[in-house]
Amino acid sequence: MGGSGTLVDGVRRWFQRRHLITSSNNNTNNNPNNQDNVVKLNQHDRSASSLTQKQQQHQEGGGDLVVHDFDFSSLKLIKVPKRNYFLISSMESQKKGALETEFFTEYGEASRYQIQEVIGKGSYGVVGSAIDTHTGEKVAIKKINDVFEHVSDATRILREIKLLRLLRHPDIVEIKHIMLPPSRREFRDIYVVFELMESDLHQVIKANDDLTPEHYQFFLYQLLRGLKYIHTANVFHRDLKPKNILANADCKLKICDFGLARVSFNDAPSAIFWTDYVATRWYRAPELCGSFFSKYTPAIDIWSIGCIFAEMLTGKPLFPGKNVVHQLDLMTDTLGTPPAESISRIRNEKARRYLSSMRKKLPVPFSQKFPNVDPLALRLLEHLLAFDPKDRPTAEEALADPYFHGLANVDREPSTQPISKLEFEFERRKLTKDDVRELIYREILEYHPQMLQEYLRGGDQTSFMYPRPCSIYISGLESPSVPVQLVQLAGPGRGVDRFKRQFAHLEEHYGKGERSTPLQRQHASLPRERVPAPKDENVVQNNDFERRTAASVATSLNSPPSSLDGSENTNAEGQNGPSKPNYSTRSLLKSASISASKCVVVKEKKDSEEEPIAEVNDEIVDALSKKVAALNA
Ligand SMILES: Nc1ncnc2c1ncn2[C@@H]1O[C@H](COP(=O)(O)OP(=O)(O)OP(=O)(O)O)[C@@H](O)[C@H]1O
Repeated sequence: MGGSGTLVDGVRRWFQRRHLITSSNNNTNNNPNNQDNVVKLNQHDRSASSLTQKQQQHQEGGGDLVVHDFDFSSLKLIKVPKRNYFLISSMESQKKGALETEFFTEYGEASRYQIQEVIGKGSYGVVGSAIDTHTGEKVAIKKINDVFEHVSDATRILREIKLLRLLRHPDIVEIKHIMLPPSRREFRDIYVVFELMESDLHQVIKANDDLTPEHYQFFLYQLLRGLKYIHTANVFHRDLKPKNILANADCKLKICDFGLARVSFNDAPSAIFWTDYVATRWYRAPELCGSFFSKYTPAIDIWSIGCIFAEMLTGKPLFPGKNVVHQLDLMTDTLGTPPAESISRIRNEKARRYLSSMRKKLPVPFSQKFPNVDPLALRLLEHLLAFDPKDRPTAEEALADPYFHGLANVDREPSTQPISKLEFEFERRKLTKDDVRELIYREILEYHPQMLQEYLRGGDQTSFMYPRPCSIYISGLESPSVPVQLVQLAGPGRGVDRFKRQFAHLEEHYGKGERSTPLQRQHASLPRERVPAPKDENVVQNNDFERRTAASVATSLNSPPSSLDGSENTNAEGQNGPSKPNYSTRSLLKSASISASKCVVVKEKKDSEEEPIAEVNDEIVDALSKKVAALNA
């Protein structure tokens, strides 16, 4: 680990050598996140509380790994469009007057944050920006509503907060804090405080049509560096896509949304590991489009990175498939049909037959598909997008590619140790609501060291409150200031309600005049064999989804051979589809079913890429296959 001067200067020299400074006017970096490029990584003890302790130790001469991250201030700033949520301009807020409300609440720390505006909305709740009045830092607070409504959702949240505590790296979004809930046994909402990022890569790609080769390179570098760290922890992200990469104007990227991530333990049955896979289709590796293997490798994430990189280069998604069959068509249109040797390695017989029966297609030269792009970038892209997962490089290998010559430096590309099985022991058992609540509570205590000590000593902490009045500024509320005494006298319950109301208010006004669709969660449920779907869980929606899936498959199967999805007769490249789609399409769709028919719910549809996998249950496929047989008779 060299001194910061050496590395930073080295990078700066490298940037200068490559004539990276495109505009001196644009070099001012106002992003507070970029002020401290020193990243401390504690590779041994991942507890949030002890991380701080270790960092202090480091300052006192302790021996932690210190990574001097890039000074990328010389890279041209990118446009990060303001997200069109419920924005409160400072003028507006001045006009209305900020509302100061006293807090006496179990979410006592809420007083620490001045909420500013809604910056995002996911299936689990609203994300607001806020100022941490203790540090002056800007943060993002994600409010997750009704965490325990479905055990599967709660488990996803548990997984995400646990992984984000364990994976500490400059290219992975950081959880700074999780507010202590009012009651260990009864809490329903949680508030997770993240470092604030300005936008995401999806927005960045849409808003910037003047990205330079240096941007492409630096973006890909950060993604691979983050992925190297994730993979060495034995974690597969499984849902990498531009929307899950947060971005700042200064070109800093951070991987987020670990809700679908899994830790891979060698002894875990991979079938269970994959039963709930509902990741976004456009970035899904070919082997996941047809259940090619029974065991998958981190190469699935490498594929997604390849797709994201290609999207940066062209501004458009590379493989915007409408269903898994169309997805495979688009891949083979560009990459050519895989060689016999790769097909022969596929374990799933139906997938093998489908690919062998495909009309042979030649690969489109990348230099033609991506004109005017650095040939080294294209060479690496081709590797990332190798059809056969064994031909894709690991993240570490990709970082060593000549494309990153002069930029890559292993000292800045840390690995980590595999995550302990104990941390994810919960994945192996059937959890009740109370189990997950307790586990999430335990996880939250990682951010409350004193409470954690108490908890570990066995003290019964069923209910907490902060017996000190505290204040919070709420922009945009129209009611006059609430008298201080009133809230204090009203007691903790009222305080909680107040903080909830702030978010409710933001939610209510979110997207005024834009989107009024209510939130719908995308259930990434645990495998059915371990956690049965709750009796009443979204039965109607699931049935509806299955009906629609069946209808869409039926259309596909009844369509002329050139149309697999029933909506287009030609594919993206204007070529004809495979010549023998009927039995093989059915088989492939059947084999692509990853038995999530009970847990997949259609989410609010923004882009077609958001649709979950078109899982088809066996009865539907069998019924359809009879129909096809009758048609062909
Ligand atoms: N730390 C952050 N800084 C800035 N914006 C953020 C941050 N975290 C999340 N967001 C934004 O908030 C939105 C929702 O966040 P997120 O994807 O984490 O929610 P989710 O409920 O898990 O969503 P999904 O339904 O996609 O799984 C996203 O648009 C994201 O860009």
